[in-house]
Amino acid sequence: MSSPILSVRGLTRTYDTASGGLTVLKGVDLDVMPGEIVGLIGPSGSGKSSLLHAAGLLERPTEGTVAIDGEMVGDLDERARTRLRLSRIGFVYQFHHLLAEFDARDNVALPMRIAGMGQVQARKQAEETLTALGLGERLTHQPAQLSGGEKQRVAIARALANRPRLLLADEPTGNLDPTTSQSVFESLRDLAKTTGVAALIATHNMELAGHMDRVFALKDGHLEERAAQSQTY
Ligand SMILES: Nc1ncnc2c1ncn2[C@@H]1O[C@H](COP(=O)(O)OP(=O)(O)OP(=O)(O)O)[C@@H](O)[C@H]1O
Repeated sequence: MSSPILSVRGLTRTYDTASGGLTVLKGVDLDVMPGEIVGLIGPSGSGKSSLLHAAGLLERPTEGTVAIDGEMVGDLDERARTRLRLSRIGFVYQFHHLLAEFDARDNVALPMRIAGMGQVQARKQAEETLTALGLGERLTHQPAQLSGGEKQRVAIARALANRPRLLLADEPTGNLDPTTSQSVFESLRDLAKTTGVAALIATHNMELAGHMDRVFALKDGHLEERAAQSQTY
């Protein structure tokens, strides 16, 4: 029996606002296993991004614990959290945020270069991941020379090329048409299954959620598991 890559316990997040404390997560528990794709659904403002930010070590929870690959992160200082984030977690957002002047391969290689990897190795891993995502013929295209779906595949390759253990995605196909969205998701799912990365994906796309291994809805600050084919929050 393998251990969870992401393990969240009793996670609470309260924001200070002008009108007082706003608690959006109220004791959330969640495990995501290697190779598993877990969907996170819920209406706008229900706290999906807040959960992803805490799981991705971008923000500290108000209460509760987060463990990445068995390592409890609560007591780590910022440097150690950054190191852990760079080496074990990949992020994909709704908008690709690719650098316009770099080609696909160098956009993917850049974070690995920043993390200290040599150029030859970084480009090699970038090429492998882009090829696995069906972009072997687009390595030297700049973002303006790629379609919307291709750009989002490059963003996914950038998140995965460093071989993280956990992929966190916030509406990764949110600005794509349904057919492109489905094919980008399938590429992501295939790569997750072959690499064993664990993925937590926030989405408003119920059709897509239906293709994930498990789906949770955020409701009033709590997670409720949904049947994967459920079409509602
Ligand atoms: N820094 C902050 N300060 C105060 N309130 C915040 C802050 N960040 C988020 N919130 C509030 O917390 C709630 C949850 O926000 P969050 O972005 O996590 O929701 P979401 O489910 O991801 O929404 P969406 O689907 O629209 O992206 C919202 O009501 C939001 O206004």
